[in-house]
Amino acid sequence: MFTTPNDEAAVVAFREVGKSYGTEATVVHALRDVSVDIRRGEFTAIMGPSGSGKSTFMNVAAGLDDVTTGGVFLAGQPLHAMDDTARTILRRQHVGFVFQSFNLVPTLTVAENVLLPFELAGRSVTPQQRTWIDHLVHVLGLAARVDHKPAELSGGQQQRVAIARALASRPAIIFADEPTGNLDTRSSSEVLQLMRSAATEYGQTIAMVSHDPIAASFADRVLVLADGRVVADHGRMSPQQISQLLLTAEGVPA
Ligand SMILES: Nc1ncnc2c1ncn2[C@@H]1O[C@H](COP(=O)(O)OP(=O)(O)OP(=O)(O)O)[C@@H](O)[C@H]1O
Repeated sequence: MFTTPNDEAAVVAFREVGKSYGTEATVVHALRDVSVDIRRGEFTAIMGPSGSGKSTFMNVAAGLDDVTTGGVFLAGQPLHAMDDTARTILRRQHVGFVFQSFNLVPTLTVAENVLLPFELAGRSVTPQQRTWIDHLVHVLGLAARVDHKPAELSGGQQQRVAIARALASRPAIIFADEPTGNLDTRSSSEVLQLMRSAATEYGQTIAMVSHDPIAASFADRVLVLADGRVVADHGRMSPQQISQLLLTAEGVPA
């Protein structure tokens, strides 16, 4: 139905995607005719007013939710043509997540949390991966905390553990959902700088949903959704420019 996109260039490709909820009488069109690529190696911010479709976009891109119409490719694979099990396997292979609420397992140590994706995928850690993880733990300032439980860490430290966990398996893409939503200004800035460096230094593809123009100013690209459509697509911008862009998007009629 859709030509398979070049997955070297596009980690995620949306092709004429529609996503609706509810029945005919109560239908909500959360995404409407969205065709966009999340490009490899870029840090993309996904913005837009409340209810504009950002979470739906992320859930569909990560294969957590199915499309109603159109096609979504993740790492060149057609998510729209797969069942739940196949999508889960693909997600475990290619996707990392960072959430506002950190989503660490409270009973596990920092080290165990970072290794959790390998456990879940039933993969053992190779010596090269072990070196990479040790490097990440060091760079993220967590070396002295590896045996601690999440509750013993600050919010900023917990989010750094979540970033280490997301980066550990070098996924094709990391989805970050309001990753700084629960952090103070200083910790936010550290976390955003880490994500920025992951894209620049390791070529890590990142898609971040955020309301915050300062957070989005760390991204290479700013996509704005309004009423389920992509209404703006820009390169790197200042927080002021992003605020202005969002004011314009707020004005798009539903
Ligand atoms: N499971 C669902 N059932 C019914 N409607 C839904 C469901 N999930 C989302 N919606 C609707 O789809 C639209 C888009 O929702 P979505 O959560 O993607 O927006 P958002 O931009 O992430 O919003 P916010 O910034 O408030 O989190 C909204 O109108 C929402 O009410």
